[in-house]
Amino acid sequence: MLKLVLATNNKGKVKELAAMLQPLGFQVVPIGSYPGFQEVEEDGETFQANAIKKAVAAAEFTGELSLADDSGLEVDALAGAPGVHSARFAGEPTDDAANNRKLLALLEGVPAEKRTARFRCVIAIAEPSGNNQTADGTCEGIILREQKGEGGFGYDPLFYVPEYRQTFAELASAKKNAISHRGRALGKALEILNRLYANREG
Ligand SMILES: O=c1nc[nH]c2c1ncn2[C@H]1C[C@H](O)[C@@H](COP(=O)(O)OP(=O)(O)OP(=O)(O)O)O1
Ligand SMILES: [Mg+2]
Repeated sequence: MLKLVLATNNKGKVKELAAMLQPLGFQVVPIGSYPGFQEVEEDGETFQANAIKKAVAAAEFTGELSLADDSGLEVDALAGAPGVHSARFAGEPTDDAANNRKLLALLEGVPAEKRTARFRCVIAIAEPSGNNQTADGTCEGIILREQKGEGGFGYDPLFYVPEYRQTFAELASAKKNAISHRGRALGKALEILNRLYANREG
């Protein structure tokens, strides 16, 4: 079995990552099913630093190959904010509704053509030794003036993808996974995983 610990407490991420990894034969186990794991402080200045920190902590704790995702939204009119601070944009603990309200308030009066944004994701794969590798992905979109759609999580109801004329919260989850920052990062991460498992077996 290709066992892989998912070093995230975000249920939306677990759902998406599991939906992409399980059909490929991975047995994914969320870090939440390992009692006693202490959440790491996400104090890195980059998605990459935080992703590595989360993946290494999980791999060292569990003794299993672990995958972490650090991601967020970069809004051009806000000079790239909320960026690495996306989860706690409106304070702690994370509150998706409050984050979306804050984003809309900051963008009030900003015209459509200046509401460009992108989701960014860095996935880190760590071995119990601490060895780690990363892969990244982005997805471009526009921040709407009001929420649309019921699916997904986080900023999805405000993130509109012009090519599909839908927000991430309106897109079917398989479609979101096919074009999202996370789906793209995972595509590259699979190459890393394939090499790691090939080395183990060979
Ligand atoms: O596809 C997405 N659709 C909507 N929103 C998203 C997405 N991807 C990231 N986001 C937002 C959610 C959260 O506000 C932040 C991630 O923060 P981030 O620290 O990476 O995740 P988290 O704290 O929720 O869980 P964890 O660190 O345990 O993986 O960006
Ligand atoms: Mg986090």
